[in-house]
Amino acid sequence: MQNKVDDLVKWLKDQVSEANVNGLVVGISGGIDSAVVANLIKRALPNHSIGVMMPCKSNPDDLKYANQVATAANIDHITIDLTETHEKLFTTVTNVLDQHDVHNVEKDKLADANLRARLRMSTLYTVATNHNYLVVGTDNAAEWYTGYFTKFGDGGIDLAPIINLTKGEVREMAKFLNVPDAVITKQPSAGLWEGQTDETEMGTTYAMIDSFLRGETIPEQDRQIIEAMHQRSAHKREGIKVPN
Ligand SMILES: Nc1ncnc2c1ncn2[C@@H]1O[C@H](COP(=O)(O)OP(=O)(O)OC[C@H]2O[C@@H]([n+]3cccc(C(=O)O)c3)[C@H](O)[C@@H]2O)[C@@H](O)[C@H]1O
Ligand SMILES: Nc1ncnc2c1ncn2[C@@H]1O[C@H](COP(=O)(O)OP(=O)(O)OP(=O)(O)O)[C@@H](O)[C@H]1O
Ligand SMILES: [Mg+2]
Repeated sequence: MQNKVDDLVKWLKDQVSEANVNGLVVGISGGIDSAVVANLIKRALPNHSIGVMMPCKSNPDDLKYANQVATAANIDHITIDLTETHEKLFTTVTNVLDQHDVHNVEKDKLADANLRARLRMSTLYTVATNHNYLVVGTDNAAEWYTGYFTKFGDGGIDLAPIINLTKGEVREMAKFLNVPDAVITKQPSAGLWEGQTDETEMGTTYAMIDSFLRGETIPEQDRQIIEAMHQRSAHKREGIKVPN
């Protein structure tokens, strides 16, 4: 594990040198993926790394866990509350859609959720521009394969250091990096609506996705869910489509 961590830390340092920037920024949610990335960027650039907590109508426990993560990693951190900004923008858009009688309320929950992720992305780039830093993402191999992220939201990043790690490998790395136990053991959640958990929304488990990614045989129903998510999200991995 020490070697894996050292390799990723070196990779991050190399990216900073090649891009000719001053440092790295990550959003710290209180979840395990961002906890690992916060530790990696702190090791790579001890004096030029920053974590940003961005509550947005979030469960207060998230911020509590995020602070535990930042303290354990000894990384500089700031909190920027996006609740009012989100409320203002979302109601402005939906009010105008209402006025034009083109508002599909069935899509509100997903649109509201994805706006939270995109406001976080905009916030991280505002900090990154201010410091001449790169924005570091937290997508792991399971999320990347299934497309379980918001396009240009948490998927809107410059570097993706843990993209080749399964969720199980992220958990092992978190233990090695002394991420607080409570963060390692709690249910993964995008925190985009009350009570959301990744596994309930996806209809399969990270253990299943990890197993599938290792080439193992998994139950047919899980395989179909994973393949369907992969196909539906191909556009997120391929980049912007352009004419020939
Ligand atoms: N074929 C195509 N070619 C090019 N673009 C295409 C497209 N199909 C849709 N699109 C575009 O993509 C959009 C849909 O993609 P997107 O906006 O990402 O939205 P979508 O994939 O529908 O939703 C994001 C999912 O990721 C989950 N999530 C989000 C953020 C964080 C986490 C987490 O684990 O923390 C999880 C969230 O709960 C939700 O299930 C469409 O609105 C459209 O603009
Ligand atoms: N409240 C938040 N404050 C700061 N960043 C956030 C917040 N919510 C989400 N993010 C950012 O979006 C990323 C994607 O969220 P995701 O839930 O996949 O990861 P996680 O919360 O770190 O881990 P877990 O899968 O255990 O929930 C986070 O890693 C983090 O960088
Ligand atoms: Mg989370």
